Amino acid sequence: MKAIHFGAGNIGRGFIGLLLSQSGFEVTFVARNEKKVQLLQQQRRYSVMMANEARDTELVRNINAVNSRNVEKIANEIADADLVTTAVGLGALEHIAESIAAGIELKLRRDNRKPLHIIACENAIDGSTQLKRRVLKHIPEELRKVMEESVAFPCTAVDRIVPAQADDNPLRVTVEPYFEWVIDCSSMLEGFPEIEGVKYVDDLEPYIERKLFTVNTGHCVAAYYGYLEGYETIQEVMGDAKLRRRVINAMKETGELLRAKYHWDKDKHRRYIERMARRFSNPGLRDDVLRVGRSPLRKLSLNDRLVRPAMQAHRLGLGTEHLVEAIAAAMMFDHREDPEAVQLQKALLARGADEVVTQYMGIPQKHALHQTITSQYYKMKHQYRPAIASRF
Ligand SMILES: NC(=O)C1=CN([C@@H]2O[C@H](COP(=O)(O)OP(=O)(O)OC[C@H]3O[C@@H](n4cnc5c(N)ncnc54)[C@H](O)[C@@H]3O)[C@@H](O)[C@H]2O)C=CC1
Ligand SMILES: O=P(O)(O)OC[C@H]1O[C@](O)(CO)[C@@H](O)[C@@H]1O
Repeated sequence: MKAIHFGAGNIGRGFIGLLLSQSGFEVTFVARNEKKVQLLQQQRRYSVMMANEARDTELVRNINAVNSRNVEKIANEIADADLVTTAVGLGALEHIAESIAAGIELKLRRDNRKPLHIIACENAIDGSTQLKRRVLKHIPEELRKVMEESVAFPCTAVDRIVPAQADDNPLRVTVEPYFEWVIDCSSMLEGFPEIEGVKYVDDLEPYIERKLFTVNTGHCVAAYYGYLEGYETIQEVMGDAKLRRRVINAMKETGELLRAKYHWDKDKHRRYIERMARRFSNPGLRDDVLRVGRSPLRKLSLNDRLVRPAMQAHRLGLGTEHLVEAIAAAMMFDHREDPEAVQLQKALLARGADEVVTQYMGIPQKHALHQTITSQYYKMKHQYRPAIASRF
Protein backbone atom coordinates (compact mmCIF):
# COMPACT_ATOMS: atom_id res chain seq x y z
CA MET A 1 0.00 0.00 0.00
CA LYS A 2 1.37 3.30 -1.04
CA ALA A 3 0.64 6.78 0.29
CA ILE A 4 1.93 10.17 -0.79
CA HIS A 5 1.69 12.84 1.91
CA PHE A 6 2.09 16.56 1.09
CA GLY A 7 3.66 18.56 3.94
CA ALA A 8 6.32 17.11 6.25
CA GLY A 9 5.40 19.59 9.01
CA ASN A 10 4.03 19.05 12.49
CA ILE A 11 0.77 17.29 11.75
CA GLY A 12 2.20 15.56 8.67
CA ARG A 13 4.98 13.84 10.60
CA GLY A 14 3.37 13.76 14.04
CA PHE A 15 -0.04 12.39 13.08
CA ILE A 16 -0.80 11.47 9.47
CA GLY A 17 2.60 9.94 8.60
CA LEU A 18 2.60 8.02 11.90
CA LEU A 19 -0.84 6.46 11.48
CA LEU A 20 -0.27 5.62 7.83
CA SER A 21 3.04 3.95 8.56
CA GLN A 22 1.48 2.02 11.48
CA SER A 23 -1.23 0.81 9.08
CA GLY A 24 1.36 -0.64 6.70
CA PHE A 25 1.54 2.14 4.12
CA GLU A 26 4.84 3.07 2.51
CA VAL A 27 4.73 6.85 2.94
CA THR A 28 6.47 9.32 0.64
CA PHE A 29 6.49 12.87 1.98
CA VAL A 30 6.33 15.73 -0.50
CA ALA A 31 8.23 18.56 1.20
CA ARG A 32 9.37 22.06 0.26
CA ASN A 33 12.50 22.17 2.34
CA GLU A 34 15.35 20.41 0.50
CA LYS A 35 17.30 19.77 3.71
CA LYS A 36 14.31 17.99 5.20
CA VAL A 37 13.83 16.01 1.97
CA GLN A 38 17.44 14.84 2.11
CA LEU A 39 17.22 13.91 5.79
CA LEU A 40 14.05 11.90 5.24
CA GLN A 41 15.65 10.19 2.23
CA GLN A 42 18.80 9.33 4.19
CA GLN A 43 17.23 8.22 7.45
CA ARG A 44 14.04 6.65 6.08
CA ARG A 45 12.62 6.89 9.62
CA TYR A 46 11.92 9.34 12.44
CA SER A 47 10.41 9.20 15.91
CA VAL A 48 7.23 10.60 17.40
CA MET A 49 7.30 11.28 21.13
CA MET A 50 4.12 11.48 23.22
CA ALA A 51 3.72 14.42 25.61
CA ASN A 52 2.82 12.12 28.51
CA GLU A 53 4.72 11.30 31.67
CA ALA A 54 6.32 8.20 30.20
CA ARG A 55 7.33 10.08 27.03
CA ASP A 56 6.29 7.02 25.00
CA THR A 57 7.98 7.03 21.62
CA GLU A 58 6.89 5.51 18.31
CA LEU A 59 9.19 4.90 15.37
CA VAL A 60 7.86 5.79 11.92
CA ARG A 61 9.51 3.56 9.30
CA ASN A 62 9.09 2.82 5.66
CA ILE A 63 9.19 6.43 4.57
CA ASN A 64 10.76 8.40 1.77
CA ALA A 65 10.61 11.95 0.46
CA VAL A 66 10.49 14.01 -2.71
CA ASN A 67 10.92 17.74 -3.24
CA SER A 68 7.66 19.57 -4.00
CA ARG A 69 9.27 21.18 -7.08
CA ASN A 70 9.87 17.79 -8.70
CA VAL A 71 6.45 17.56 -10.34
CA GLU A 72 7.44 14.71 -12.65
CA LYS A 73 8.59 12.49 -9.79
CA ILE A 74 5.51 13.36 -7.70
CA ALA A 75 3.22 12.53 -10.63
CA ASN A 76 4.95 9.16 -11.04
CA GLU A 77 4.52 8.42 -7.34
CA ILE A 78 0.84 9.36 -7.36
CA ALA A 79 0.10 7.42 -10.55
CA ASP A 80 0.33 4.06 -8.75
CA ALA A 81 -0.53 5.17 -5.20
CA ASP A 82 -3.56 4.14 -3.12
CA LEU A 83 -3.74 7.29 -1.07
CA VAL A 84 -2.76 10.96 -1.20
CA THR A 85 -3.03 13.01 1.99
CA THR A 86 -2.18 16.64 2.65
CA ALA A 87 -1.38 18.80 5.71
CA VAL A 88 0.06 21.93 4.14
CA GLY A 89 -2.40 24.56 5.35
CA LEU A 90 -5.64 25.47 3.60
CA GLY A 91 -4.05 28.33 1.67
CA ALA A 92 -1.36 26.07 0.21
CA LEU A 93 -3.80 23.62 -1.40
CA GLU A 94 -3.78 25.65 -4.59
CA HIS A 95 0.00 25.25 -4.79
CA ILE A 96 -0.09 21.46 -4.71
CA ALA A 97 -3.15 21.00 -6.95
CA GLU A 98 -1.17 20.93 -10.19
CA SER A 99 1.17 18.14 -9.02
CA ILE A 100 -1.77 16.07 -7.82
CA ALA A 101 -3.56 16.61 -11.15
CA ALA A 102 -0.41 15.56 -13.04
CA GLY A 103 -0.36 12.32 -11.03
CA ILE A 104 -4.05 11.64 -11.68
CA GLU A 105 -3.63 12.32 -15.39
CA LEU A 106 -0.68 9.92 -15.61
CA LYS A 107 -2.63 7.25 -13.71
CA LEU A 108 -5.62 7.56 -16.07
CA ARG A 109 -3.48 7.64 -19.23
CA ARG A 110 -1.78 4.45 -18.01
CA ASP A 111 -5.24 2.98 -17.62
CA ASN A 112 -4.66 2.31 -13.93
CA ARG A 113 -8.16 1.98 -12.47
CA LYS A 114 -7.08 1.06 -8.94
CA PRO A 115 -8.95 3.33 -6.47
CA LEU A 116 -7.06 6.45 -5.40
CA HIS A 117 -8.30 8.41 -2.39
CA ILE A 118 -7.19 11.99 -1.88
CA ILE A 119 -7.76 13.42 1.60
CA ALA A 120 -6.99 17.00 2.66
CA CYS A 121 -6.20 16.83 6.39
CA GLU A 122 -6.53 20.57 6.98
CA ASN A 123 -8.56 22.37 9.64
CA ALA A 124 -11.55 23.21 7.47
CA ILE A 125 -15.06 22.25 6.49
CA ASP A 126 -14.99 20.34 3.19
CA GLY A 127 -11.20 20.52 2.84
CA SER A 128 -10.98 17.64 0.34
CA THR A 129 -13.80 19.11 -1.75
CA GLN A 130 -11.92 22.41 -1.86
CA LEU A 131 -8.81 20.54 -3.00
CA LYS A 132 -10.79 18.64 -5.65
CA ARG A 133 -12.09 21.91 -7.08
CA ARG A 134 -8.52 23.15 -7.47
CA VAL A 135 -7.24 19.86 -8.91
CA LEU A 136 -10.05 19.69 -11.49
CA LYS A 137 -8.87 22.97 -13.03
CA HIS A 138 -5.73 21.11 -14.16
CA ILE A 139 -7.43 17.92 -15.39
CA PRO A 140 -8.16 17.82 -19.14
CA GLU A 141 -11.88 17.99 -19.88
CA GLU A 142 -11.94 14.55 -21.55
CA LEU A 143 -10.58 12.82 -18.40
CA ARG A 144 -12.88 14.39 -15.82
CA LYS A 145 -15.70 11.87 -16.11
CA VAL A 146 -13.48 8.81 -16.07
CA MET A 147 -11.58 10.27 -13.14
CA GLU A 148 -14.70 9.95 -10.97
CA GLU A 149 -14.61 6.15 -11.38
CA SER A 150 -11.24 5.65 -9.70
CA VAL A 151 -10.40 8.84 -7.81
CA ALA A 152 -12.30 10.03 -4.73
CA PHE A 153 -11.83 13.02 -2.40
CA PRO A 154 -13.42 12.09 0.95
CA CYS A 155 -13.54 14.86 3.53
CA THR A 156 -12.11 14.44 6.99
CA ALA A 157 -11.72 15.82 10.51
CA VAL A 158 -8.26 15.52 12.04
CA ASP A 159 -7.60 16.25 15.67
CA ARG A 160 -4.26 16.11 17.45
CA ILE A 161 -2.38 19.06 18.92
CA VAL A 162 1.11 19.22 17.47
CA PRO A 163 2.83 22.51 18.36
CA ALA A 164 5.85 24.01 16.64
CA GLN A 165 8.87 21.88 17.52
CA ALA A 166 11.98 22.98 19.38
CA ASP A 167 14.11 19.89 18.95
CA ASP A 168 17.75 19.43 17.92
CA ASN A 169 16.60 16.54 15.78
CA PRO A 170 14.73 18.18 12.88
CA LEU A 171 12.65 15.08 12.13
CA ARG A 172 11.59 14.07 15.64
CA VAL A 173 8.22 15.44 16.71
CA THR A 174 6.48 15.67 20.09
CA VAL A 175 2.69 15.32 20.05
CA GLU A 176 -0.13 15.01 22.56
CA PRO A 177 -1.25 11.40 23.11
CA TYR A 178 -4.88 12.20 22.19
CA PHE A 179 -6.01 11.93 18.59
CA GLU A 180 -9.17 11.61 16.55
CA TRP A 181 -9.22 11.08 12.79
CA VAL A 182 -12.65 10.77 11.17
CA ILE A 183 -13.19 10.18 7.43
CA ASP A 184 -16.41 10.47 5.46
CA CYS A 185 -16.80 7.02 3.88
CA SER A 186 -19.96 7.92 1.94
CA SER A 187 -17.84 9.13 -0.97
CA MET A 188 -15.18 6.40 -0.80
CA LEU A 189 -14.54 3.82 -3.48
CA GLU A 190 -14.61 0.09 -2.90
CA GLY A 191 -11.35 -1.58 -1.95
CA PHE A 192 -9.91 1.22 0.16
CA PRO A 193 -7.19 -0.09 2.48
CA GLU A 194 -8.27 0.96 5.97
CA ILE A 195 -6.13 3.20 8.15
CA GLU A 196 -5.81 1.91 11.71
CA GLY A 197 -7.24 4.25 14.30
CA VAL A 198 -9.49 6.09 11.83
CA LYS A 199 -13.24 6.28 12.41
CA TYR A 200 -15.23 5.99 9.15
CA VAL A 201 -18.62 7.70 9.16
CA ASP A 202 -21.44 8.26 6.67
CA ASP A 203 -22.09 11.80 7.81
CA LEU A 204 -19.02 13.87 8.68
CA GLU A 205 -20.77 17.13 9.51
CA PRO A 206 -21.39 16.50 13.24
CA TYR A 207 -17.79 15.35 13.70
CA ILE A 208 -16.12 18.19 11.83
CA GLU A 209 -18.36 20.77 13.48
CA ARG A 210 -17.79 19.30 16.94
CA LYS A 211 -14.05 19.44 16.37
CA LEU A 212 -13.86 22.83 14.63
CA PHE A 213 -16.37 24.58 16.93
CA THR A 214 -14.93 23.14 20.16
CA VAL A 215 -11.20 22.39 19.87
CA ASN A 216 -10.41 25.03 17.29
CA THR A 217 -12.83 27.67 18.57
CA GLY A 218 -11.70 27.21 22.16
CA HIS A 219 -8.03 27.10 21.20
CA CYS A 220 -8.11 30.28 19.13
CA VAL A 221 -10.11 32.08 21.84
CA ALA A 222 -7.25 31.21 24.23
CA ALA A 223 -4.74 32.49 21.67
CA TYR A 224 -6.46 35.81 20.94
CA TYR A 225 -7.15 36.73 24.60
CA GLY A 226 -3.72 35.43 25.55
CA TYR A 227 -2.13 37.66 22.93
CA LEU A 228 -4.02 40.70 24.21
CA GLU A 229 -2.95 39.97 27.78
CA GLY A 230 0.70 39.47 26.77
CA TYR A 231 0.97 35.70 27.35
CA GLU A 232 3.31 33.62 25.20
CA THR A 233 1.87 30.14 25.52
CA ILE A 234 -1.57 28.56 25.59
CA GLN A 235 -0.52 26.73 28.75
CA GLU A 236 0.00 30.10 30.48
CA VAL A 237 -3.35 31.37 29.22
CA MET A 238 -5.13 28.32 30.58
CA GLY A 239 -3.47 28.95 33.95
CA ASP A 240 -5.15 32.36 34.15
CA ALA A 241 -8.56 31.71 35.75
CA LYS A 242 -10.23 34.69 34.04
CA LEU A 243 -9.07 33.70 30.55
CA ARG A 244 -9.72 30.00 31.11
CA ARG A 245 -13.31 30.92 31.94
CA ARG A 246 -13.59 32.86 28.67
CA VAL A 247 -12.31 29.86 26.72
CA ILE A 248 -14.78 27.54 28.42
CA ASN A 249 -17.62 30.02 27.93
CA ALA A 250 -16.96 30.17 24.19
CA MET A 251 -16.93 26.36 23.99
CA LYS A 252 -20.15 26.22 26.02
CA GLU A 253 -21.75 28.66 23.61
CA THR A 254 -20.81 26.56 20.58
CA GLY A 255 -21.85 23.53 22.64
CA GLU A 256 -25.40 24.89 22.93
CA LEU A 257 -25.47 25.27 19.17
CA LEU A 258 -24.11 21.77 18.53
CA ARG A 259 -26.56 20.23 20.98
CA ALA A 260 -29.45 22.07 19.37
CA LYS A 261 -28.36 20.86 15.93
CA TYR A 262 -27.42 17.29 16.77
CA HIS A 263 -29.45 16.55 19.94
CA TRP A 264 -26.43 15.48 21.96
CA ASP A 265 -26.52 14.61 25.62
CA LYS A 266 -25.70 17.66 27.76
CA ASP A 267 -23.40 15.88 30.25
CA LYS A 268 -21.52 14.03 27.56
CA HIS A 269 -20.80 17.24 25.67
CA ARG A 270 -19.84 19.01 28.90
CA ARG A 271 -17.28 16.26 29.55
CA TYR A 272 -15.98 16.66 25.98
CA ILE A 273 -15.48 20.40 26.57
CA GLU A 274 -13.66 19.73 29.86
CA ARG A 275 -11.43 17.22 28.14
CA MET A 276 -10.56 19.72 25.40
CA ALA A 277 -9.66 22.34 28.03
CA ARG A 278 -7.34 19.81 29.70
CA ARG A 279 -5.68 19.17 26.33
CA PHE A 280 -4.99 22.90 25.89
CA SER A 281 -3.33 22.94 29.34
CA ASN A 282 -1.07 19.89 28.75
CA PRO A 283 2.12 20.78 30.68
CA GLY A 284 4.11 18.38 28.50
CA LEU A 285 3.69 20.71 25.52
CA ARG A 286 4.66 24.29 24.91
CA ASP A 287 2.18 25.72 22.41
CA ASP A 288 2.71 29.31 21.33
CA VAL A 289 -0.17 31.76 21.28
CA LEU A 290 1.22 32.99 17.95
CA ARG A 291 0.91 29.54 16.34
CA VAL A 292 -2.61 28.92 17.56
CA GLY A 293 -3.74 32.43 16.55
CA ARG A 294 -1.97 32.35 13.16
CA SER A 295 -3.79 33.40 9.99
CA PRO A 296 -6.58 35.46 11.61
CA LEU A 297 -8.29 36.23 8.28
CA ARG A 298 -8.75 32.52 7.63
CA LYS A 299 -9.97 31.99 11.18
CA LEU A 300 -12.40 34.94 10.83
CA SER A 301 -13.79 33.79 7.48
CA LEU A 302 -17.45 32.87 7.09
CA ASN A 303 -17.01 29.09 7.25
CA ASP A 304 -14.42 28.88 9.96
CA ARG A 305 -14.38 28.38 13.75
CA LEU A 306 -15.69 31.75 14.94
CA VAL A 307 -18.09 33.29 12.44
CA ARG A 308 -19.75 30.07 11.26
CA PRO A 309 -20.93 29.00 14.74
CA ALA A 310 -21.89 32.58 15.59
CA MET A 311 -24.04 32.89 12.45
CA GLN A 312 -25.67 29.50 13.02
CA ALA A 313 -26.34 30.21 16.71
CA HIS A 314 -27.85 33.58 15.83
CA ARG A 315 -30.09 31.94 13.22
CA LEU A 316 -31.39 29.53 15.88
CA GLY A 317 -31.95 32.32 18.40
CA LEU A 318 -29.14 31.07 20.66
CA GLY A 319 -26.53 33.10 22.55
CA THR A 320 -23.56 34.57 20.67
CA GLU A 321 -22.10 36.92 23.29
CA HIS A 322 -18.86 34.98 23.89
CA LEU A 323 -18.25 34.32 20.21
CA VAL A 324 -18.79 37.98 19.36
CA GLU A 325 -16.23 38.97 22.01
CA ALA A 326 -13.80 36.38 20.67
CA ILE A 327 -14.27 37.67 17.10
CA ALA A 328 -13.47 41.18 18.32
CA ALA A 329 -10.38 39.83 20.12
CA ALA A 330 -9.30 38.09 16.91
CA MET A 331 -9.62 41.40 15.07
CA MET A 332 -7.08 42.82 17.52
CA PHE A 333 -4.43 40.21 16.60
CA ASP A 334 -1.69 42.39 15.14
CA HIS A 335 1.42 40.22 15.17
CA ARG A 336 3.80 41.81 12.69
CA GLU A 337 5.21 38.53 11.38
CA ASP A 338 1.86 37.06 10.50
CA PRO A 339 1.01 38.25 6.97
CA GLU A 340 -2.74 37.87 7.54
CA ALA A 341 -2.55 39.85 10.80
CA VAL A 342 -0.78 42.64 8.95
CA GLN A 343 -3.37 42.58 6.14
CA LEU A 344 -6.17 42.64 8.72
CA GLN A 345 -4.70 45.59 10.63
CA LYS A 346 -4.09 47.51 7.40
CA ALA A 347 -7.67 46.92 6.32
CA LEU A 348 -8.99 48.03 9.72
CA LEU A 349 -6.87 51.14 9.58
CA ALA A 350 -7.75 52.04 5.99
CA ARG A 351 -11.40 51.00 5.82
CA GLY A 352 -12.64 50.49 9.38
CA ALA A 353 -14.27 47.57 11.16
CA ASP A 354 -17.54 47.97 9.27
CA GLU A 355 -16.00 47.00 5.96
CA VAL A 356 -13.73 44.36 7.44
CA VAL A 357 -16.70 42.54 8.94
CA THR A 358 -18.48 42.61 5.58
CA GLN A 359 -15.54 41.84 3.36
CA TYR A 360 -13.50 39.29 5.33
CA MET A 361 -16.20 37.68 7.45
CA GLY A 362 -18.90 37.74 4.79
CA ILE A 363 -21.49 39.16 7.21
CA PRO A 364 -23.87 41.51 5.40
CA GLN A 365 -24.16 45.00 6.84
CA LYS A 366 -27.84 44.56 7.66
CA HIS A 367 -27.21 41.38 9.70
CA ALA A 368 -27.63 41.90 13.46
CA LEU A 369 -24.23 40.34 14.19
CA HIS A 370 -22.53 42.92 11.96
CA GLN A 371 -23.43 45.71 14.30
CA THR A 372 -22.68 43.71 17.47
CA ILE A 373 -19.23 42.66 16.27
CA THR A 374 -18.32 46.15 15.09
CA SER A 375 -19.27 47.80 18.37
CA GLN A 376 -17.57 45.08 20.40
CA TYR A 377 -14.40 45.62 18.37
CA TYR A 378 -14.34 49.38 19.03
CA LYS A 379 -15.04 48.76 22.71
CA MET A 380 -12.17 46.31 22.97
CA LYS A 381 -9.89 48.51 20.92
CA HIS A 382 -10.43 51.29 23.42
CA GLN A 383 -9.70 48.91 26.29
CA TYR A 384 -6.47 47.48 24.84
CA ARG A 385 -5.26 50.43 22.77
CA PRO A 386 -2.07 51.21 24.70
CA ALA A 387 -0.78 47.64 24.48
CA ILE A 388 -1.68 47.29 20.81
CA ALA A 389 -0.26 50.65 19.79
CA SER A 390 3.12 49.63 21.14
CA ARG A 391 3.08 46.48 19.03
CA PHE A 392 1.94 47.59 15.59
N1 LIG B 1 -0.54 21.24 14.15
C1 LIG B 1 -1.71 20.80 14.52
O1 LIG B 1 -1.91 20.53 15.71
C2 LIG B 1 -2.81 20.57 13.55
C3 LIG B 1 -2.79 21.08 12.30
N2 LIG B 1 -3.83 20.81 11.44
C4 LIG B 1 -3.80 21.33 10.09
O2 LIG B 1 -2.73 20.73 9.38
C5 LIG B 1 -2.21 21.65 8.44
C6 LIG B 1 -0.71 21.78 8.67
O3 LIG B 1 -0.50 22.31 9.95
P1 LIG B 1 0.87 22.13 10.73
O4 LIG B 1 1.41 20.79 10.50
O5 LIG B 1 0.62 22.59 12.09
O6 LIG B 1 1.75 23.23 9.99
P2 LIG B 1 3.30 23.16 9.63
O7 LIG B 1 3.67 24.52 9.20
O8 LIG B 1 4.05 22.51 10.72
O9 LIG B 1 3.32 22.18 8.39
C7 LIG B 1 2.91 22.51 7.10
C8 LIG B 1 3.96 21.96 6.19
O10 LIG B 1 3.49 22.06 4.86
C9 LIG B 1 4.59 22.42 4.07
N3 LIG B 1 4.14 22.98 2.81
C10 LIG B 1 3.55 24.17 2.58
N4 LIG B 1 3.33 24.31 1.26
C11 LIG B 1 3.78 23.19 0.67
C12 LIG B 1 3.84 22.75 -0.68
N5 LIG B 1 3.41 23.52 -1.67
N6 LIG B 1 4.36 21.55 -0.95
C13 LIG B 1 4.82 20.76 0.05
N7 LIG B 1 4.81 21.12 1.36
C14 LIG B 1 4.29 22.33 1.64
C15 LIG B 1 5.41 23.40 4.91
O11 LIG B 1 6.73 23.51 4.46
C16 LIG B 1 5.29 22.72 6.28
O12 LIG B 1 6.34 21.79 6.48
C17 LIG B 1 -2.98 22.94 8.63
O13 LIG B 1 -4.04 22.99 7.70
C18 LIG B 1 -3.53 22.82 10.04
O14 LIG B 1 -4.70 23.55 10.21
C19 LIG B 1 -4.89 20.05 11.77
C20 LIG B 1 -4.96 19.51 13.01
C21 LIG B 1 -3.92 19.72 13.99
O1 LIG C 1 -3.91 25.01 12.26
P1 LIG C 1 -4.79 26.22 12.37
O2 LIG C 1 -6.11 26.05 11.71
O3 LIG C 1 -4.11 27.49 12.08
O4 LIG C 1 -5.15 26.38 13.89
C1 LIG C 1 -4.40 25.91 14.91
C2 LIG C 1 -5.20 24.78 15.42
O5 LIG C 1 -4.72 23.53 14.99
C3 LIG C 1 -4.61 22.67 16.03
O6 LIG C 1 -3.26 22.54 16.19
C4 LIG C 1 -5.21 21.34 15.90
O7 LIG C 1 -6.48 21.35 15.46
C5 LIG C 1 -5.22 23.31 17.18
O8 LIG C 1 -4.31 23.18 18.17
C6 LIG C 1 -5.39 24.74 16.83
O9 LIG C 1 -6.65 25.12 17.23
